Amino acid sequence: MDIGAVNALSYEDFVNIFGNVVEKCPIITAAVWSRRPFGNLNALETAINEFIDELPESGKEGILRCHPDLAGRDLQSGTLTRESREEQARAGMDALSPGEAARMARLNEEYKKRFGFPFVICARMSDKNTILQQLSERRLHELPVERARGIEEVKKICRVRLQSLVLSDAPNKL
Ligand SMILES: NC(=O)NC1=NC(=O)NC1=O
Repeated sequence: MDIGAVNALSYEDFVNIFGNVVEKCPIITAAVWSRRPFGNLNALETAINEFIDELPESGKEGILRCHPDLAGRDLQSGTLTRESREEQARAGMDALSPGEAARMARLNEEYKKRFGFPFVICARMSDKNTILQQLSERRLHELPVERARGIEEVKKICRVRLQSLVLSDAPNKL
């Protein structure tokens, strides 16, 4: 789909297609629809990032809380969204050794207990070892630093999801 087709979508189709570019936060997609037409993919991504940046800290923490744990309950029970399932599988989260899985679960719980939101990383730009190393390191950060870091990762996940939906090299036909 090129950016011209994106701009021509009805509100319903726009949210149906792009509603999960930020995990389980269709409100963001619903909000940025008003900013069409988008000159290119980057403009759509920028509109989403600006909406996120304008949120109060509580809103940013809410976005982080909408993310499933890596290798967590949702993965085990098969209740991940399609996007998360694919991302987590590609990062090897569904193929951890018992020891790795136990370490992941322990560190995820420790992280969530400290910050009140889950550890979020763009799995598509990472791998099993990096994820474990980042989780181990980032859990020691201060809250403001980690909240900002998590939102950076949310934006990366959004970019990857957008790129799989919109042809970024097709110029707008406006
Ligand atoms: N807690 C997470 O980081 N979750 C995820 N990162 C991804 O890239 N996909 C997810 O589901």
